[in-house]
Amino acid sequence: MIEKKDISLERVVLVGIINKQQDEEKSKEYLDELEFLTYTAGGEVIKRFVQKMDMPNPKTFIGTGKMDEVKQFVDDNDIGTVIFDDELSPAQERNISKILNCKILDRTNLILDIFAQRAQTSYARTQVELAQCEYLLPRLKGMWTHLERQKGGIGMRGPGETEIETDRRIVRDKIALLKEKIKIIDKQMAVQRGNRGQLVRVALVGYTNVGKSTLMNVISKSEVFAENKLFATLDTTVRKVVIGNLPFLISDTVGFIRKLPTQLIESFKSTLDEVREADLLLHVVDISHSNFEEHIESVNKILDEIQSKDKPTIMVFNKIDAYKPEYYNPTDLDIERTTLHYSLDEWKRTWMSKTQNNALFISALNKENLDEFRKRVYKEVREIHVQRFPYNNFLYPDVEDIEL
Ligand SMILES: Nc1nc2c(ncn2[C@@H]2O[C@H](COP(=O)(O)OP(=O)(O)OP(=O)(O)O)[C@@H](O)[C@H]2O)c(=O)[nH]1
Ligand SMILES: [Mg+2]
Repeated sequence: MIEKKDISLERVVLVGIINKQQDEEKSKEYLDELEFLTYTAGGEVIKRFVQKMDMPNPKTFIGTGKMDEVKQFVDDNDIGTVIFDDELSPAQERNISKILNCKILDRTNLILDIFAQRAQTSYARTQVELAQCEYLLPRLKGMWTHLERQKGGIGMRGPGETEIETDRRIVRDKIALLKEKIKIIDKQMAVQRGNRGQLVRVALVGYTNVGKSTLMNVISKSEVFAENKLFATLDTTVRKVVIGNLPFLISDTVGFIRKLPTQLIESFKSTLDEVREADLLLHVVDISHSNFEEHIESVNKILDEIQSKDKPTIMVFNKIDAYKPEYYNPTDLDIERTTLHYSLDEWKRTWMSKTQNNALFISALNKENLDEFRKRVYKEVREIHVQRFPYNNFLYPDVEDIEL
């Protein structure tokens, strides 16, 4: 009999915690993001469970009572997958699987799965596979307990069942092989990058879904895939752009996220080389997202990890068309005015002073302020170019004199 594949959305429950580092508000925001990740992976969130606790339970992440509640809900509502908003230790994952008897995923696993679904080129696939193997290795024990459930769906695009069924040695060999493969591609990529000559290189970086590819498309007239899901882009696209006679290269690459699995940062090393070797970074931010300042911090942290924190950077605040401050009533004494109530102008002033005027405010979608954006990029690129080729600076006029 041919097994019929269920194509409807997988029914999912999310589990998160509230503690000193993440209050109720933060925890909600994190679970919103986890829900968006789940949706991107093809799941539908039926319910969220949250527990207040200072430290996650080392055995089961949440406490026993809460776990009973989750179990009851899972059994009563035909839930296929429970996703935890943090990385579970191998032991936690095993214990929880035993109790809940359904598929258990953590944030890392979910992100890896989305990457696996979305990897288009063999290069991206190889990198994702390496990250999956690294994640899998310490968790091989216990994989047997629910093998019969591993029939595809979220979190199951692993390196293949044959590998899961065999022992660690084979996974280790596979890791070595994938690393070898990546090394060969790395060399080819380095040669390619070398062939691009001395053109100034600009890289778009930023949190996932902020509009990097959309911006890339409007300024380079290319057609990079962009959509309202997370991690639409996994590979790097490089385009030559000319502003006022001055040619330079611009690259669009994978977006970042809070707690990006370290396995991914490591295995995406060569994709991220594009950022590492850039002369100028355009750090794109979605100003319409209530958590955008934390997104900036997450991105800066990853930039630091890939030794790119100190590069010349322009902050590009995108989606100004969608920015809406929360309503503030000055006569309501119970509500304190916070940054959530800031007008766009207040944000502009704040970030202009924070970055010594290294900030731009645009809408890539509505093409607002793009001339200002082009001029600003021209100016920065010209400066780098002139430093590199002092003898032909006369070729490129001052920004006031260029035609856009
Ligand atoms: N309202 C509004 N939406 C925008 C703007 N720019 C991009 N978007 C939307 O934001 C979503 C994400 O855009 P992408 O360009 O795919 O974002 P990205 O940063 O490349 O995302 P990843 O590749 O997934 O990391 C899409 O639905 C875009 O249409 C903007 O200026 N305003
Ligand atoms: Mg993109």
